[in-house]
Amino acid sequence: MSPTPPEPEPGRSARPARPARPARAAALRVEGLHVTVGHGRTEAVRDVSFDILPGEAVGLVGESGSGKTLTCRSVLGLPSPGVAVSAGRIALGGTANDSPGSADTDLVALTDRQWQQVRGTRIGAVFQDPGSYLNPALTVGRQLGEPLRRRGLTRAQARRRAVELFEAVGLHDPERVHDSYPHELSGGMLQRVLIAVAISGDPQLLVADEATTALDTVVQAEVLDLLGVLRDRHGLALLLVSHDLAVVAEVCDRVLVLYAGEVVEEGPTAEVVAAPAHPYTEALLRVAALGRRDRRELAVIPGRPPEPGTAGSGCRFAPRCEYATTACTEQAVPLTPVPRTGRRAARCLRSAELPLTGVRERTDVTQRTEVPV
Ligand SMILES: Nc1ncnc2c1ncn2[C@@H]1O[C@H](COP(=O)(O)OP(=O)(O)OP(=O)(O)O)[C@@H](O)[C@H]1O
Repeated sequence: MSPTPPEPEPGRSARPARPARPARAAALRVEGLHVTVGHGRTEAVRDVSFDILPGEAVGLVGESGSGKTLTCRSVLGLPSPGVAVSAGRIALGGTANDSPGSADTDLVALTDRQWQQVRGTRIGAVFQDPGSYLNPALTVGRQLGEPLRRRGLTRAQARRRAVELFEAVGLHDPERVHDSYPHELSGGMLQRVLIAVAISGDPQLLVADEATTALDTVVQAEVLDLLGVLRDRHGLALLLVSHDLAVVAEVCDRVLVLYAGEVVEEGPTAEVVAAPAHPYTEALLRVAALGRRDRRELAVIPGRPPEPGTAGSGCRFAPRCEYATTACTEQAVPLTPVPRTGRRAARCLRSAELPLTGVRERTDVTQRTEVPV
């Protein structure tokens, strides 16, 4: 976390008031990440920092275009053409050796070849639209078995391990699933297959980018439960990206709310959802499927976020903010600790005085069902 400390009072020391870093080694540490698009011409992600501890789930939430995918693809070393990390550091905790992705390695500096070693072993990933990541001409068991065989397992061992993994992600009749082609499985089953592939290298970090967005609400709830179970059972660190705060609230211990490429609020999810400190978070809560459906006031937040490079000098949300004053548009607003909270920060001049509304009840409109794992 990197909230900008407030100005010290006259006569007091300038000790930064940033929230303390957790004592345990982070599974992932992102520090001061800046990402440019258009071959370096435009900054689309600015100064994003966060840690994820082993066994912890952190959510990145924001509307389309807020910078979630640029951030998570940077963590995965998968930038699109013309996109680059222009500043910052990304490090994985855990192993203290000089292998790619060890605690001391800045992942930003890795070569493509080194990234290939890190992805699949240290970091697993699942995305939206699982069908497009699987070869329609091969059984899903073979597609999971091939990376296992590359790691030295015999054909029989790879089959046994694949069946175990399919069982671990809650697929019924895993032997039959093993011998099925992608078109023979439902969207939810395919997403479980991809989760099995993602965890097959025993990674410390699982990145899920809109992994449940294409699924119907019941299956979405089941897959979210599965991610939570994997985190709890295997101590996986989870980075969950979603446009829907309800999805993040289901699984994540902490949340970062992104707007126009900047973190505008961060903190423990339950606290942020119950009492948002930024008007954008409040607006996201109104459109999320959180709480009772009849409390949803808006289908979308009015207005549009600025395109990268077009925001004015003040708060980037000010043009859409019902609480904005002239002061909000005059100067950049730093991310500052939220008073009387432990690990929360917000980028709003007025957060201490605004009567922002949160969602206190955890009434779940996605009809959670137990996952058979
Ligand atoms: N390859 C690219 N070239 C130019 N601009 C890009 C590129 N990728 C992303 N952008 C711009 O950067 C901003 C952030 O994009 P990003 O994909 O990270 O948003 P997002 O929050 O993940 O949204 P979505 O949910 O729609 O994927 C957007 O304005 C987008 O148009």
